[in-house]
Amino acid sequence: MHPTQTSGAASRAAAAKAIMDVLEHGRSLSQAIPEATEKLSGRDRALVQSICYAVMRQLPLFNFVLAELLEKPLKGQLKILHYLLLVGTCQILALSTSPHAAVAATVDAAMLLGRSRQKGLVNGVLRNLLRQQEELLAKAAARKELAHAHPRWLLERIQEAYPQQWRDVVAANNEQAPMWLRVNTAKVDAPAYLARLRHADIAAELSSEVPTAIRLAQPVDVSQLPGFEQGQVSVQDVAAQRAALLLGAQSGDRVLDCCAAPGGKTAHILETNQDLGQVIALDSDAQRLTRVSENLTRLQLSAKVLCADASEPKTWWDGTPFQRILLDAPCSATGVIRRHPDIKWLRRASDIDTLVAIQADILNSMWSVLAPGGTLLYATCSILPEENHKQIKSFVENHEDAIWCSLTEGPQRDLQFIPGQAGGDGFYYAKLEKRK
Ligand SMILES: C[S@@+](CC[C@H](N)C(=O)[O-])C[C@H]1O[C@@H](n2cnc3c(N)ncnc32)[C@H](O)[C@@H]1O
Repeated sequence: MHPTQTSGAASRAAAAKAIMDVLEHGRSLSQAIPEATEKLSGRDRALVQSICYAVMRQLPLFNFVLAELLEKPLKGQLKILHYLLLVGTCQILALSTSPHAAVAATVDAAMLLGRSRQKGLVNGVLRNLLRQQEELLAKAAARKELAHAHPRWLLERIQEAYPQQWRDVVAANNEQAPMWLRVNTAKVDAPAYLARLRHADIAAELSSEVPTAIRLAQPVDVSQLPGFEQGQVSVQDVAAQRAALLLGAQSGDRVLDCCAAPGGKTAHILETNQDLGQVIALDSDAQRLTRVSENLTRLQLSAKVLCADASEPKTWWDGTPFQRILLDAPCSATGVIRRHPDIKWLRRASDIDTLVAIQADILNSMWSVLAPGGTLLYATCSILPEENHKQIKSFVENHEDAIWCSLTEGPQRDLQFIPGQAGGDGFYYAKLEKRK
């Protein structure tokens, strides 16, 4: 095999393995891709990434096409070939890979996956796809559920929650999210940083709603961002950048970010006010917490980083109440599907009730460590009312000392953003104050 062909084949084989890892073993793409691409170059890794994400975005369509082309499903030892054919199909239908390269590299990948004897099968299926592409796509177009590309349970929940907007939500979920930056306004203001980006030939624009946010026209590697290593800027979606602003921590406040990892919002809280009292970044996941420390170091910020279970304050709380608490709760992440399309296939309908119970548990515990007169900001990157509005409504109904503060000018007190709104992720915010 020619060397470039070998690297092309290796990236297709790695993509097939990563996709299988997600769909068979329930692992996320962000876990599966680094493992599958360990031995690949940066360029090949980027190719694997784009193939895997595109497969997750349009999985039902690609599965439909393959079912039409295969005489019988590939099972058992041959299952990996199904994932490899998804890789080939995705390159032909969704990516701008040349048909010749897509077929040749995918066929060679079969050999790398120990399936040399099925090279003919892979070649035949992909060549038939090239020949019958228009016909197959026309057949698929008649089946609306393929275009939605969501599991039925999730589609139904989105339709129920957003009877007017569900099409927009689904369409936004199937798009690629833009890259947003958060300017560290303790070091540089956003218009000045925008000028630096333009000087570096990076096209970008300021958010019209969030003063720290800049949207890039195209994603770039962070190493290309001026001042990144010096902590002038971080990567963070615009909707997530509202958290620190809505929390509104004041000088001297003792602040707890109780689900902090990887630390984007802790860092933003520290950037907005350099005069806070103690700031604690707590998370139950020790591995994710290392990212908090790394981020704070790069940004030259400091907080007490604590590995503990937020729902068990007796194991870590020193008894001094907090004036501000950010609870960025573990959730279904249904607001960030455009960034993590594997979520659609990893989540189960039954996960939602479990998450709602976990959120309620943490919320109750956080209330017990909040100072009278203090503020708790509840946030999720979910778009499901059970985790958001209904969760807070039930909490307020059961806590007489909770005041549900308004974050809007309208009748609704909480903020629910849908994916794509103002260019941001789907996000939820509710602000609660504890009566004195
Ligand atoms: C949505 S993420 C937080 C993202 C983070 N706030 C940021 O902006 O970078 C939710 C976090 O909650 C943590 N978590 C889940 N259950 C927890 C618990 N019982 N106590 C503390 N942290 C928990 C998870 O490990 C995860 O890091």
